[in-house]
Amino acid sequence: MRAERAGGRGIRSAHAVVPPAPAVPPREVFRRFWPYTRGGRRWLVPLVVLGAAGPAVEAAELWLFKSVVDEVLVPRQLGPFLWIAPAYLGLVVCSGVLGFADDMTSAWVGERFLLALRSDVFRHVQGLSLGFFERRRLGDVLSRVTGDVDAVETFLLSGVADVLYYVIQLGVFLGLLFYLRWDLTLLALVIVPLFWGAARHFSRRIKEASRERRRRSGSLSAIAEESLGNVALVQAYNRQGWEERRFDRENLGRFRAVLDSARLHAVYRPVVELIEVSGGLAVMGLGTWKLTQGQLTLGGLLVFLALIGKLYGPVHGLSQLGTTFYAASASAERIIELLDERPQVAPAPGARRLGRARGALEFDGVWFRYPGTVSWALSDVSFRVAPGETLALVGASGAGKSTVAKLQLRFYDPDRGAVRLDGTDLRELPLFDVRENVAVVLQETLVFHGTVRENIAYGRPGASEADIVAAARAADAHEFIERLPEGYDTLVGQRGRTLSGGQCQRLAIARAMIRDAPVLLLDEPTTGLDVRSGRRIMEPLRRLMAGRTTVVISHNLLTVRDASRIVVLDHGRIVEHGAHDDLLRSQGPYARLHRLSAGTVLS
Ligand SMILES: Nc1ncnc2c1ncn2[C@@H]1O[C@H](COP(=O)(O)OP(=O)(O)OP(=O)(O)O)[C@@H](O)[C@H]1O
Repeated sequence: MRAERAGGRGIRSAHAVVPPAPAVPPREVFRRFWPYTRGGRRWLVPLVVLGAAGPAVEAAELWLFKSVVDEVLVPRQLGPFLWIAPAYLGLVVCSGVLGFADDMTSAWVGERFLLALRSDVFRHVQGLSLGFFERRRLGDVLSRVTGDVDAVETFLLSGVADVLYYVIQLGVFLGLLFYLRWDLTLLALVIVPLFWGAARHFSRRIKEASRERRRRSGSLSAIAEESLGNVALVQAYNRQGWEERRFDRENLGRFRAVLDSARLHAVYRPVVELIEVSGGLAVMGLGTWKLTQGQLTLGGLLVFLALIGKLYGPVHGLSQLGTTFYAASASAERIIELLDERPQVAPAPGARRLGRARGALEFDGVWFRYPGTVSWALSDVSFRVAPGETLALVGASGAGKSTVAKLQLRFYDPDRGAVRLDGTDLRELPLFDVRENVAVVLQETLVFHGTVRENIAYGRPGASEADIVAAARAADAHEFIERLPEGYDTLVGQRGRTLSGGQCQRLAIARAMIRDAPVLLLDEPTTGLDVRSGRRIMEPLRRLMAGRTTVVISHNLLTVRDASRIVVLDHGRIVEHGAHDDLLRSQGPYARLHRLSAGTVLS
C-alpha cells in the first residue's frame, strides 16, 4: 500500500498507467520556458514598478496611522485629523488604482505567455510521428496540454513576479522598521532563519506529492479517454465494472497524493504561524518595555507592530513560494518531457520542394521494424508503380500491407532501403509535399465530428460547394446525403457513429476525390462492408483511381482484379509478383488466396 503513495516511486512506476516524467532542475525549466515570455517581456518592468508602488503606499498609510495615534488620539486634538483624513482617502484611491493596473498587467502578461506556450505545445504534439501516438496514452497527453501548461506560468511569471513583489515589500518595510527602531528590528529578524528551515524541510516533500498528483491526473484522463472512447466495446462486453475499478485505482491514487500534499500544507501553515507569533510576542515584550522607559511613543510601537506583521507577510510568502515552485515544476517536467519528444520522421534540411508529382512510386530494398519490436514488419520489399498504374498488395492478415501504406505516407522511415516518389527518397522531400501528393482511403473510416460538407472539404481546404457536390456524386454519396435530415449540413457523430460503414466509406472516397492527388492509397476500402455494399463502392472507387497511381491493399481480392500488377506479401516478404492471370496460372500463394476468397467475393 505504501508503494502506491508518494514516496515509493520505484515500485509505483513499474505498473503505472502513466510513468513519472524525468526530473528537471529549476534552472533548466527557466531556460526552456523563458523564450515564451517574449511578447510580454516589456511589461515586466512596469509590473515591477507597480509592485514597488504598492508597498510604498501601504507604508505611507501606516505612517498616517502613527500620526493619528501620536497627534490626534494621545493628545486628544482634532486639528491634525483634518489633513490626515483626506490624505488617507487619497492613499486608498491611489492604492486602488495601482492594484487595478497591477492585476490587469499581470493577468495580461501571464495569459499571453500561456497563449504562446499552449499553442506551441499543441503544434509540437501534432507534429510528432504516428509512432508517438501508438506508444503514448492520449488522455495523458491531453491532460498535459490542457492542465500542466497552466502550472508553468506559475513557475515562471506569477512566481517570479511574487518574488519581486515580496522582495520589494521586504525592502520598504525593513527600511521603515530600521528607521523606527533598529534594535527591535534585529530582534524581529532572529526568526527569519527558522522560516527558511521550515520551508526547506517541507518543500521537497510537497514537490514529491505534487509530482504524484499530476501523474495520477494524467492517468485518470488516459483511462477516462480510453473507456469512454470505446464505450460500445465496454458496454457490449459488460466491462463497466472493470473500467470503474481501473478508474477508481487511479482516482484513489490521486486522492492520496492530494491528501499528502494537503497534510503537508496543513502542518506547514501552523508551524510558520507559531514562528511568526513567537517573534511578534518577543518584539511586543521588548517594545512595551521601551514604551515604559519613554524610548518609544505609543503610535511608534503600534506602527512597529503593524509593520512587523507586514514584514512576516512577504517572508512567509517567500518561503511558501518554494513549495509553489516545486509543485509547479512537477507540471513543467511533464511539459518538458513532451517537448523533448522528437518526431521520428524529421524533414531533411534544405529539402527541395516537389510540387505536383507525376506519381512514380518505388520501394527499393525496404526493411522496416516498428520501434521497440524485434521482428521485421517488412523484409527486403522492392516494387515499382508507374504513374497512373494500379498495384495491388495482397496477403494474409499481419503480412505487412498496412505497413507499406504507412511508409508510403512517411509515417515511419525504413530502417534500410528507400521509399521514393518520382525517383526522390521521401526523406529528402518536405513532409508536407509527400502527403499533399497522396490521397488515402483507410481501413478504419476516418470521419470526424462535423457536417457532411466539412468532412468532404477536409480533403481540400477552400473547396467550393460545386466541388463538394461533384466529389460526392462521383463517390456515389450524393443521393444518401440528400436523404439525410439536413443534407450536406447534417452532423455526423464522432468517428461517423451516425452513418453506416458503407456511407462513411463513400464520404472518405469523396474526400479523397476532392483532394485530387496524383497518388492514391486504398487500404482495405471494402473492409466491414457486405458483398453488395462492397460492390456498390467499386464504381466510385474506379472513378477515383482513374488516371492516378494507385496502391490497393486488400486481402479479400475484391478490388485486386483492376490492378495491372499484384504483389503478394507474407510475413513482411514479397513472395509473388505479377499480373492476375499469370499468378493464377503459376498456382502459387496468390492462386491459393484466390481460391479461398473465390466463393465469397469474386464469383
Ligand atoms: N504500431 C505497431 N507497432 C508494432 N508492431 C506493429 C504495429 N503495427 C503493426 N505491427 C505489426 O507489424 C506486422 C504487419 O502489420 P500490418 O498492419 O502491416 O499487417 P496487414 O497486412 O496490414 O494486416 P491486416 O490485413 O490485418 O490489416 C504485424 O505483425 C503487426 O503485428
